Amino acid sequence: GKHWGYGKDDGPSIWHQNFPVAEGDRQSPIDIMPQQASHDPNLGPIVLNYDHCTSLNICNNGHSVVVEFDDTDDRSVILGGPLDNPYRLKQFHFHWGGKGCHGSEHTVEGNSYASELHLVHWNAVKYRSFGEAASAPDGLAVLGIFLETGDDHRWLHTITDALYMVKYKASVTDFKGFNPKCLLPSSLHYWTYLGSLTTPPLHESVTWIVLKEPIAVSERQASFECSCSLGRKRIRGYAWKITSGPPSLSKAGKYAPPIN
Ligand SMILES: CCN[C@H]1CN(CCOC)S(=O)(=O)c2sc(S(N)(=O)=O)cc21
Ligand SMILES: [Zn+2]
Repeated sequence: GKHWGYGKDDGPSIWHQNFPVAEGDRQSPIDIMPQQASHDPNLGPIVLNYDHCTSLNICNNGHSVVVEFDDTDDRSVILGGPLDNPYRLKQFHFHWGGKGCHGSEHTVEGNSYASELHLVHWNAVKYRSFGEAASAPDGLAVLGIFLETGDDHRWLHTITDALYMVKYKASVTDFKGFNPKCLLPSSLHYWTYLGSLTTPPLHESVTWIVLKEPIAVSERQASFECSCSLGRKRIRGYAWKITSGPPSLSKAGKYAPPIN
């Protein structure tokens, strides 16, 4: 595909030249304003069935480090919340910052986090392939989890260790038996909105589900990841420009507890 990056000459401010959808009306990331999110009582909890998930490998596509999963059946899916059917886990990846290490893409009231983890799922009920789903308006569901610096994250080490193997572009290495459930915070309260991929091709195909509670990683883990971070975040002028108000988020932070 067409070249793009995060530099002065190939960064987010010129992506629209090769990817005109960058000027679309459901572009991500956005600045999340919790007070402006409306609670939607019809939104139930999200459910993550990752118990029989099958991670395959970890690879570095020159923009981020990606852990890929076997998505040939419904072994690992996300369902519930705003989703009409289960979506299959395809890959997860991180967005680390540069030196400043504030690399999250979404922000909350203008504040960014050290990093942001994206678990990418696709609608295999409606679409025959991931590629087809990736450009359909209800094709993808991405679960976003903020990372903040704090205690050492015991499971992140396994990713950090594997990262050594794929530090340079276009390298892939086996990465089996990793269950991303170990990367989840204790609460699954979330915000959700209809948005896009945050990197080219910027398809407006993502139902975003962003968890309110961040997970903690140590300074050392964050600095290691930042030192070999491959991509910086997409700062979009209009993510901040409040025209007709930011895309409405229907916060489901307080969905009704199950009736027992
Ligand atoms: C570096 C390229 N990143 C993208 C590659 N893919 C897009 C199209 O592929 C057929 S993708 O669907 O795997 C995703 S999800 C995603 S984000 N940051 O919004 O979660 C970016 C991309
Ligand atoms: Zn991402």
